[in-house]
Amino acid sequence: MPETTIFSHLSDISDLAPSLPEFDQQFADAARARQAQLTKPPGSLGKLEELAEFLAGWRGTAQPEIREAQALVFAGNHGVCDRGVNPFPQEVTVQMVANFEAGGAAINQLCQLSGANLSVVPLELDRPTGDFSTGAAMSEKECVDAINLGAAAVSTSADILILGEMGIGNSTVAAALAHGILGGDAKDWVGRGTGSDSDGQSLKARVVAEGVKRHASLSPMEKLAALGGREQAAICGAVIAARRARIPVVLDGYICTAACAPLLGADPRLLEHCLIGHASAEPGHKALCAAFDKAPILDLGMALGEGSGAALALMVLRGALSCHNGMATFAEAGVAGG
Ligand SMILES: O=C(O)c1ccc[n+]([C@@H]2O[C@H](COP(=O)([O-])O)[C@@H](O)[C@H]2O)c1
Ligand SMILES: Cc1cc2nc[nH]c2cc1C
Repeated sequence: MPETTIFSHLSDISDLAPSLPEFDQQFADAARARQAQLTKPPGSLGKLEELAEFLAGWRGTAQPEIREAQALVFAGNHGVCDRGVNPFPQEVTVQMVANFEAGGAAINQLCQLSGANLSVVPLELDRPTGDFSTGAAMSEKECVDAINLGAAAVSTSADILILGEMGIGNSTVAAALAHGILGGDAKDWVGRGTGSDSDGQSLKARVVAEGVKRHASLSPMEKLAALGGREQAAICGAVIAARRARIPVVLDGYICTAACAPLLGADPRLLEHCLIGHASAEPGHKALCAAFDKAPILDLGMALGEGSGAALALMVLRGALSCHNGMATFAEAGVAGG
């Protein structure tokens, strides 16, 4: 078995949660106790305090640091583009990968600013998945191969993992995964993507409804193969590999969160180490975040993908830890009232 092969079957993942590292409440409590001693009114750093405690519990230390931040952007192409669901042509995926590699995309600027090491992982862009509305997007083997590639891309020495994606047509794939796992109406999970008008969105909703109906009897991980794409599968693999190394994950927007819906459906414990970087302008993201029981860190009206909102959220995490580790306590600073 090659070293990078971690999973052989989709069912390997559904059964994984009990064997994975868990949040260590002892270190989170120690971080909370430190927060209470820092020179500020109790709770005045709001969510920054919660984030410091979250990172402490997952990293297994009362004073976690982000020395190495890894950003992974997975790119894939989708057979469902044959249905005309995407305003931009499919070749934009490979062209944007070239742009990432040349440093010209938004994610390059935001990773540079936030101090993340960016790697772009194109996944067989010249061989799109099948059209999920007429058959399975991927076989189990194709899906497991992409999961394993995603897992192998994670640097186990990282302190935090930023995840993003690029794939023309994948807002339709995201809607299909969300609808397929969480139910509701197809149209509630469909949005503009890269700029679909109302007719385009109606078409997307019809295509999503057809696909979800076709694959309705499958398990959540089987739905990842049937409705998803390679970048969605790779995101799932990276999430699991990060968990094994106790690395907290920052998911990006709608597409990236929806990619993890099969993990949620399989076992919500698989996502306990994940944060959601920002609230996407895609309308379905709100319900998705509610189903994940996670509040996005930022809400800036963005809908770009690429990991851009997650890279921005990294700066908030850095802010949380700068205060947590660098501030003086009341006793150290001789400030009264602590
Ligand atoms: O993640 C999001 O919140 C998001 C929302 C809308 C669009 N996108 C990006 O736009 C592309 C998918 O849009 P579309 O219209 O081609 O399905 C894909 O490359 C995503 O990275 C991403
Ligand atoms: C130009 C462009 C850049 C993107 N980045 C992520 N998705 C994208 C889609 C398009 C069309």
